[in-house]
Amino acid sequence: MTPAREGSPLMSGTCSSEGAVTASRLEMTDISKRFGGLRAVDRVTISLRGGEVLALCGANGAGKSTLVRILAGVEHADSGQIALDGVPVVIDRPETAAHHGLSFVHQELNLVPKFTGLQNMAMGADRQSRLGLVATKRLRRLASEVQERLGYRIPLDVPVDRLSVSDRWMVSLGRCLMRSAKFVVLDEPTASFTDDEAEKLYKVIKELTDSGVGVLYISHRLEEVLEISDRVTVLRNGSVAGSYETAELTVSSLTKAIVGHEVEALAHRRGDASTGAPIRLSVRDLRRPPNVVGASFDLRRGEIVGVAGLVGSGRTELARLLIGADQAAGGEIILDGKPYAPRGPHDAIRAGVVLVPEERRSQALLLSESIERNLAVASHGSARHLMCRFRPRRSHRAAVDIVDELGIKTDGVTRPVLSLSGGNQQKVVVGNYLRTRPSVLVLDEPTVGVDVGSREEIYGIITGLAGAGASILVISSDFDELAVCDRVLVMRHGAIVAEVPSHRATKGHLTRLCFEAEQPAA
Ligand SMILES: Nc1ncnc2c1ncn2[C@@H]1O[C@H](COP(=O)(O)OP(=O)(O)OP(=O)(O)O)[C@@H](O)[C@H]1O
Repeated sequence: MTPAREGSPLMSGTCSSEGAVTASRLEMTDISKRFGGLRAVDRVTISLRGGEVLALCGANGAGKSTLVRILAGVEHADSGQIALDGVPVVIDRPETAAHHGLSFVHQELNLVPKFTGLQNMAMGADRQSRLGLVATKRLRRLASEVQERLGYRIPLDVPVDRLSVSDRWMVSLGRCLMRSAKFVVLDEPTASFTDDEAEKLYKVIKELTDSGVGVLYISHRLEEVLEISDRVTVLRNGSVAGSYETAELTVSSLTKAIVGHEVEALAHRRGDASTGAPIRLSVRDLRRPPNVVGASFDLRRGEIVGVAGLVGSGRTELARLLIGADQAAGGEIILDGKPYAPRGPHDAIRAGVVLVPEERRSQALLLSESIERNLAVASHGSARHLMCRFRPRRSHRAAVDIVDELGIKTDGVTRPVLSLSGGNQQKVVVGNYLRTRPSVLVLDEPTVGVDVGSREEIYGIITGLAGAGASILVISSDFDELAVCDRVLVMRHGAIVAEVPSHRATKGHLTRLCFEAEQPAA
């Protein structure tokens, strides 16, 4: 760790002379919050000490983010108390939380898209630092200190709308470290991270706890919860279902605590389900340099094919070419024996090819519109959409069905999507596209932010669609979930470099192949 300079916020306030933040205690006692008739948080008590990681786990809609927003002063609790070192404090707005040394990286990063990394980070600095040119040098120096402390090179001079998901996340974390923090709250940081990026974050968390900072960590990735936390509190339906020392937990016992019952581990598909079935989609030497430089593969009827690759391998760009969101510079796609060159996503949907995009909040949700209306978006341009427009009752019933099927937690389909928890918003999008019954379905990171129980439901639906004849491409950074596939293509530097049958598609093997290709694609 680079020692912070005398007089910088990294050294000020709560820091001792060694640069360590003095240990402290945060308690939230008997916190409750209702939204209309919905009890989002119900008499929840948690405590966090300086220097430890407390993980907060629970199904989508369990109340985790609401609890965190109360701590951040973004929401106000109906009852309960927050105390620091045993002294009650009133946190009625974000500035008060910051004043008490509480820092947050929420699910919605709230960055200003056209501002650079540095400009966004400056918004976290002390008020006096935000002003004028004189402060700019100091801000840059502070930002460099934060970067060194994080051991992560944040692109300071690039507008954040041009950064990757993980870089944007690091800008947000950097922003919250621009002033000293006693407690840092991270709400699903690694949801869209690769293993490699997540490892970097774990090092940052270790650095924070070593310096005495207490970390409240929300995640649906149970293995990482077991790896990095000291204790775990599980919420279920707004209440505390249990608090545990991490050492006493396993993935299956934690899953059971979250869901309330046992969940079987995902079994690898036999891989021969669609052998001999006709080829539905044939992709030949598809190119759009520099991200896609030669992708060739076939997708059969009823087949589920995975795409594994590191960030920057061209996975998402390949998906965009398949639906015409970007135009290929070369190569060809044959769909059901005919050339297929969609001019855009609507063309693709009309041809029965659908992409569930990775960035669902920005690309696939109308946040202020109702759940019901959002559940008709994917079918834009299709006969079903027109039917829904003229038959609102039918569309209402379809929406209620999807909400039931995927266990989307809401008190009505006429509620705005914005009122749903992050994971339930994901389910709306995924469920919506799944229900369009496409002939080719491309899913980019289908279960990011989705809880362990609902994930199984989504896998079940994917498998069911394949059983009914759909051809499915699953792009995922979670290599364990590629067990749901018949075979897995490995993408590296814009090309498909290997193909692995289901029974060999283990996490270790795929990770090795992502770094170094072993066998050429068939
Ligand atoms: N502003 C709001 N208006 C109405 N309901 C809300 C609002 N914010 C949250 N809720 C509801 O409160 C419940 C808890 O939501 P919360 O976001 O805290 O869940 P979560 O545990 O963080 O879920 P996820 O893992 O999906 O992020 C959900 O049912 C959600 O729909």
